[in-house]
Amino acid sequence: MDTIAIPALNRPVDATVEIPGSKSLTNRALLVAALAQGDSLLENALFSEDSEYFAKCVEQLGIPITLNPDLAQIRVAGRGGDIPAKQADLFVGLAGTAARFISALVALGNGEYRLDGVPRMRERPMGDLLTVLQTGGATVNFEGNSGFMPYTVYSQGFTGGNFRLKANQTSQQLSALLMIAPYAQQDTNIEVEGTLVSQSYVKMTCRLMADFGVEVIQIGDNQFQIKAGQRYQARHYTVEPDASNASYFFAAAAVTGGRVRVKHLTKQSCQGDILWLNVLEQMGCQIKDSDDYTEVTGPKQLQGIDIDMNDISDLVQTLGAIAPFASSTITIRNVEHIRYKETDRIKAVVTELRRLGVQVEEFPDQLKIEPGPVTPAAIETYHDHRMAMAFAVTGLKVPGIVI
Ligand SMILES: O=C(O)C1=C[C@@H](OP(=O)(O)O)[C@@H](O)[C@H](O)C1
Ligand SMILES: C=C(OP(=O)(O)O)C(=O)O
Repeated sequence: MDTIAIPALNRPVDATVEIPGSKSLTNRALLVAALAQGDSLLENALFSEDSEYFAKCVEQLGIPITLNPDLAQIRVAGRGGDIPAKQADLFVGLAGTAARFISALVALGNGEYRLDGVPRMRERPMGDLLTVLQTGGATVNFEGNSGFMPYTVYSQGFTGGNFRLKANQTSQQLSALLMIAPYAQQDTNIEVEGTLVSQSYVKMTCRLMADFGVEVIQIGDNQFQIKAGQRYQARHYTVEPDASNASYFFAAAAVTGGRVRVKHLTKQSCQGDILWLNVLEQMGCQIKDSDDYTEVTGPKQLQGIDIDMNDISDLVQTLGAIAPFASSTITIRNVEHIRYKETDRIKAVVTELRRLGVQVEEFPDQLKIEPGPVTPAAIETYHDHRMAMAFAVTGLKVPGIVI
């Protein structure tokens, strides 16, 4: 097993950093650029496992992609809605967005497409999306449990029409459907049944679709209409720095009473996770922003907070990792859906904080963390990048933490 010992900082952090592009925007832009007619250039694109699997899948579907990691650029030669490959065996690793978005993309094709991921991906929910795709003309053959990877999608175009979709475990299935809907044979109307989690990501989807020339009509919180026949326009698109990734750097300023400036990320970001700045402000940090950077300065003493993180749930681990240093209880509410991500993130945060000697209470959809002394330990990541990044911040404050 690889381990990384985190060197504690014995002084406040003082740094200006540049953060790679947003994963969520990179993968959305890859999908819509693949459907546009002609060449798109994505700048400040993210190069990571999730986006590389995504790009590889798109390429296997017959849509040429040129990766230039040195310049953080991806060129996509979109095929105007055509999926040239009639057969493909696609692997998405543990990338939820790739799993959901590529499953929807192949429904526009004409052929048979097998999709699979790592063992944990085989446990993550896919069924509600596949039910809609089946109603819209696809046949899906599950190799194991119904509603889970691996499966083969036999498609002959997507009919569009009226659908109901559950989105209480993930919003990504809704985002996936929204993005393919303009290429359906008829108009699409999607009604979300019950709760819609991670709403900020659906807003991001609609915003990115608009940036590429397609309109989504939203009625209330839960109904979405997309007219058939709209077409994405190929373009140059600059991906914003990843706000979720920036959270670790801002958290470093918060816990060490230091200062971190993130270049090119502003409060105007279309990423919901930019609201991390509000969380830190409520905990006593000072925020300075301009039209080209955001800067966080940590206080002498962080304060506790009671917060609903449904919409910004990728930040639960960041908040969990700095919670022991607050002056009073940290309560994180309404995040049952993080049990379906790279790992069960409620359980993982609770287990690792307890390993550090921190008192935590676990509930089905929330956690309550009591600040107190931290005993160094080796942190288990459960193959979840956010466990590693978040607890590395704890390690800046407490000598002896190993990831
Ligand atoms: O659409 C997206 O890009 C994402 C949506 C969220 O997932 P859920 O909708 O599953 O909560 C988020 O956690 C994930 O990192 C990225
Ligand atoms: C949940 C995440 O990713 P995904 O769902 O795309 O695997 C994440 O990056 O925190």
